[in-house]
Amino acid sequence: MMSAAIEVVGLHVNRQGAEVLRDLNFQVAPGEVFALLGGNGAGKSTTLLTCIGMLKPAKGDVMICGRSASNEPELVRGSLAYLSETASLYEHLSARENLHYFLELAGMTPDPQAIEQALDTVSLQSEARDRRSAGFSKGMRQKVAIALALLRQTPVLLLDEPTSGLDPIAVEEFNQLLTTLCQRGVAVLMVTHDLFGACEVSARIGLLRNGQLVTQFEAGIDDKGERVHIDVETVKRAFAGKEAA
Ligand SMILES: Nc1ncnc2c1ncn2[C@@H]1O[C@H](COP(=O)(O)OP(=O)(O)OP(=O)(O)O)[C@@H](O)[C@H]1O
Repeated sequence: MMSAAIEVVGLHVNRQGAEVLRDLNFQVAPGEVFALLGGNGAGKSTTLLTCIGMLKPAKGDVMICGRSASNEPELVRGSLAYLSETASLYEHLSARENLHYFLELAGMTPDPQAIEQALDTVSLQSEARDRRSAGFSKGMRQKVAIALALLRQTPVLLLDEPTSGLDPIAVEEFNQLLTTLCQRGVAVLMVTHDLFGACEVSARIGLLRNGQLVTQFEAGIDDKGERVHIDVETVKRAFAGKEAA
């Protein structure tokens, strides 16, 4: 693997006195989608919150582009984009204005042409670009948030349940967008309950159970160099704890 953009190393995290993550280890390379699957309470969101420096490890660390999330959270946040389940936008601002504003907040000079290009890449419909974002659907909010990540050129993208509540067309568009991001070398760590979607888009899938990574799956490459998706049934069996069946 190329040198990792995200490295989770011997990570232990406690929440309210309970050990939630135990000795978690995995890496995500530039241009790769790594999906973290697991049941409710397995520790998926805790992993993401630790990656952005919101939770401090009891032991171990997360390195983002070589920097420690626990010791240098501000610097780390500068090199990643984090999309929580619902991307928050300033409701009274339009899509264009939100991008303009967030880029200024990030210390960048907004370039209107680059903003249009990013909105084209994420396929946000033209009529929505100047409309207040208050009425935006989840899919539209996500598009704006991903356009911002494109404009900030962050090497790492963290996604919490990105496809929950999206209609099938929006899911398809989102998956396409992930492919575009990967082609640009972005490392994507995605937490999801969507086992089928994860198999379709991920280079690797990690299965989390009680805060431990119990198994990993890797997409193959066929003799034409095309990706062979991770097998849904295999992941489903492992998810259900029937690996040996
Ligand atoms: N704010 C919190 N304070 C204390 N403990 C928490 C908090 N949020 C989650 N936990 C605990 O941490 C553990 C892992 O929760 P986490 O939200 O990371 O799981 P998850 O895999 O994302 O679950 P889900 O699929 O339900 O979103 C659970 O035992 C949960 O009770």
